[in-house]
Amino acid sequence: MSGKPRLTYCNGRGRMEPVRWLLAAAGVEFEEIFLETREQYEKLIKDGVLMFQQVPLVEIDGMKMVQTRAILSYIAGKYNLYGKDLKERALIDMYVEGITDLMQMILMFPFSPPEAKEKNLDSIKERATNRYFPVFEKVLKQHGQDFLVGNKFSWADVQLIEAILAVEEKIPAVLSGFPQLQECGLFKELSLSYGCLKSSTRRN
Ligand SMILES: N[C@@H](CCC(=O)N[C@@H](CS)C(=O)NCC(=O)O)C(=O)O
Repeated sequence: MSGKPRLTYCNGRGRMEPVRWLLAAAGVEFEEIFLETREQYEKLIKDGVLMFQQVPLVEIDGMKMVQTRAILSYIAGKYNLYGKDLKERALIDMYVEGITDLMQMILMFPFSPPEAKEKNLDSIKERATNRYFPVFEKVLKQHGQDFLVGNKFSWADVQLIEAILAVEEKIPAVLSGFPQLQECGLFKELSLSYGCLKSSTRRN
């Protein structure tokens, strides 16, 4: 093994996408194994690699990690993207969980039956513009800093950018009422990392 983290998932965004984003934001190169057949997945289960018989699987620092949240917390902690103390960490956790709730709607969207697509898209727009984006717009406006927590780039920023781009992809004008989100420094910070992510963000 190369020493790079190895990510095992299907060739789609899904639950692995925030892991790809976070590693890229931390400047960490990684390898990917895409599961293409049922047999590949069943072999992992048979070999006892998947603790709960589920992917994502991330092999990192000698561990075979499952559970997206645990994987992300580990990476955030390891690469200093998880706040300077427990209070900053609590804030990052709250922001991340809120954004994850919004992303859950986006994750499920491709599985909507055709007759429910329009309604589900409206729900994503409604939740993004009335519940989630206003929180981050207000935070950035109130403290006047580039980043959400502690004036330092963190996991919460990475998660927010992923969500903004995912929602914009479906609803291009969604940020029109959110000037802080449009102009914040988060995008500058990620501009380098974003290059490595272009291929993965093109996935569905
Ligand atoms: N709580 C787990 C859920 C993982 C999960 O549902 N993975 C799906 C693929 S996205 C899976 O492996 N499903 C197969 C199964 O549950 O049997 C996490 O966040 O990682």
